[in-house]
Amino acid sequence: MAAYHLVQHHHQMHPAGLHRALAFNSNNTLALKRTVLRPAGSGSRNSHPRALRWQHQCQRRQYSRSTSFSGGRDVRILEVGPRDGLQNIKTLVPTPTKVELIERLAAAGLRDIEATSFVSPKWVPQLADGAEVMRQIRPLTHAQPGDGDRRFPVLAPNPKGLENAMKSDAKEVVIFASASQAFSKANQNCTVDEALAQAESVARKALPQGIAVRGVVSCIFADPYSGPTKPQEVEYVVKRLLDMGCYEVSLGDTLGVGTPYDTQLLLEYLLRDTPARLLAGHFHDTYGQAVANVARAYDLGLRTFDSSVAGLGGCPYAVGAKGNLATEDIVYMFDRMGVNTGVDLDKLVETGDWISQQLGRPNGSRAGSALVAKAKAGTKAPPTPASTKRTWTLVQDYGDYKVERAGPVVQVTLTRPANGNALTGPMVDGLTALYRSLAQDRTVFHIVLAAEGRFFCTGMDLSGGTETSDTSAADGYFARVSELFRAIDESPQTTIAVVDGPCYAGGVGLSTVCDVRLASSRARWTLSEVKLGLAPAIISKFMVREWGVSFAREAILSGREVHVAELHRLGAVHGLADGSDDLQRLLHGYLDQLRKAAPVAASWCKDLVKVAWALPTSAKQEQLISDKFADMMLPGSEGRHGIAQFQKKVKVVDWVSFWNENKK
Ligand SMILES: CC(C)(COP(=O)([O-])OP(=O)([O-])OC[C@H]1O[C@@H](n2cnc3c(N)ncnc32)[C@H](O)[C@@H]1OP(=O)([O-])[O-])[C@@H](O)C(=O)NCCC(=O)NCCSC(=O)C[C@@](C)(O)CC(=O)[O-]
Repeated sequence: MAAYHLVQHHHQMHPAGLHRALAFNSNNTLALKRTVLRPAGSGSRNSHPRALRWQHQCQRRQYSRSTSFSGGRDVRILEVGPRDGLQNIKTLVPTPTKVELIERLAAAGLRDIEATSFVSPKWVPQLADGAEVMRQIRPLTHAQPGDGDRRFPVLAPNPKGLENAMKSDAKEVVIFASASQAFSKANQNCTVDEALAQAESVARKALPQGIAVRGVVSCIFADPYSGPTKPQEVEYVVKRLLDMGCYEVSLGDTLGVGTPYDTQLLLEYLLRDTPARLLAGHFHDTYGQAVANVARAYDLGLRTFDSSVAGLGGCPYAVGAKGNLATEDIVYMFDRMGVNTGVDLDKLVETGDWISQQLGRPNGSRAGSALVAKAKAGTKAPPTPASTKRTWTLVQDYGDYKVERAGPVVQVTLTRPANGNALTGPMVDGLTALYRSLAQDRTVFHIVLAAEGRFFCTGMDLSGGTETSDTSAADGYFARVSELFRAIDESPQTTIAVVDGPCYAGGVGLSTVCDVRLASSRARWTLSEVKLGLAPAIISKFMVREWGVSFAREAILSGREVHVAELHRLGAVHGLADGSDDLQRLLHGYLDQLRKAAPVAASWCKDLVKVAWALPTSAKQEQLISDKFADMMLPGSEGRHGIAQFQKKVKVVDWVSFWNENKK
């Protein structure tokens, strides 16, 4: 919290904690006030050297909020496509295309996007419209609290550039210098020290205005004129940039010649004195080494990487250079590693495909091209076979959720997408009654829980008007929400959560209390309670049961976004689909599998697993085991029927008919 002021909006949250803070109000939503974090020191005008040093530290702490993952696994990606990528493209790209590119990247979840450059149009005619781009993306740069914390750094290599950047209300500027003398002379027409002096003059003016400064050092491995760069030369520039107040320095392999071995040697050298959280990796992909370099740098502690959507860019100094490392390639890698980048790969891939088409150039991302090809093949693929495709019949639409049925399967869908499918009081009560009544219905074997819209469920509805601090109301809330989770947990049917978007707090609980979770790559789980001063009290037992103690504890304490790949690896997500259509196919295939399962036997299995988890080696467990064993072969039981069918060589028992006949 060091560099933030906690700003409370509306009323103060009641200090009595969960019971009082969370209570249904008269609107039947959960009353809770919104809090936002605001960076401290922004807008300070103090330029005294000591104050400046303090500002540097402050800025580092401020920016380390999402960047320094010391000990953390998450990665921050700085998208450089709109600036570094486009500047190497000869044909002029229209301003609206640039603006749309930035908007699409932001919508894909990228929080740091290098928007443009304030350099002489003579140097880089492609980015001569920098001021206009900044004007048009203003709704993004002036996002409201709660929209998330986005940054749009711009290149401002000299005081004139800074002046123009400030006129465009830039909040962050990028300065740079080369580690190699020869490259500095060829590229900037000055020595390294002269380039650093220029950079420092920008930092000195920017920092007192509350403008963040990021440094980039180019040619970390080699330059095209004098060969390999010495680690000492890189370290010299890194330290100078940090000393002048850069909150981090990005290490640029301008030619894209470095291998993971070079990356390791350089980082081991730099990390002796410089913490990893102050460094970022900016690898070009000329020799196809960039992803491997990122992986090695990640293993050595770096958590910020620059990359460019669709691999936009190139390098005028490296003949045949493919350009920048493609953002899709590292997001794909980190997704598969279970490392959170905050980026929606599907949306990013769409953006990469779109901009490649706009520019009339091949998609420079390997992962992006593969996923686009796969998606195209997917649309041509035959539809799900008729035998497995269920037609849902609407049973009842309750407004905020609806109930449908297909044979022995009931599907409950949350239909409150405009509010993130947050659970109101009537929803809690209605769903509880629904699960309790379905528990009595022998003809329902499986219950699917799904959701419409962007989110699976954002937990209890927090949009209430007035806070209810009445203890009896709080107790009422506790009882009602607990009862919902109990009803789902005690459901004799096999319960399946189909998660096609982010879940928060109680929404995490809702997906976790189900027996089975099928999820798409859009699924995420955030136990946001701790960030609101709360605890996931009611849902904690399901989290721990399904995720395991250590994993659940860390996720609860950090309130971080848990990625679908992490839960899949843990075995807490049982089926993983690429997108929504794939997820539907997965669900129907899974329901086909469940058709073979006898429903009463399945409910006994659930009881046996539960007691094995909660009360292993207890007398209760022994009793349950012997009771179930005895019941299994009673006359008229599923067991008797199943074995008789086996003896008749029936391969798949028709349990729907069995129970329909048994009903009579
Ligand atoms: C989900 C993000 C990050 C999306 O953040 P975003 O992508 O910026 O979208 P947004 O914030 O604009 O959300 C879209 C709409 O959904 C609404 N919305 C969204 N969530 C809720 C909610 N819970 N209650 C009521 N409304 C909600 C939100 O207010 C907005 O409505 P609009 O402003 O357009 O009218 C953001 O909206 C957010 O942070 N929501 C709050 C999530 C949260 O922290 N929930 C905690 C609930 S407490 C709880 O569940 C307690 C429990 C049960 O776990 C305790 C226990 O176990 O004992």
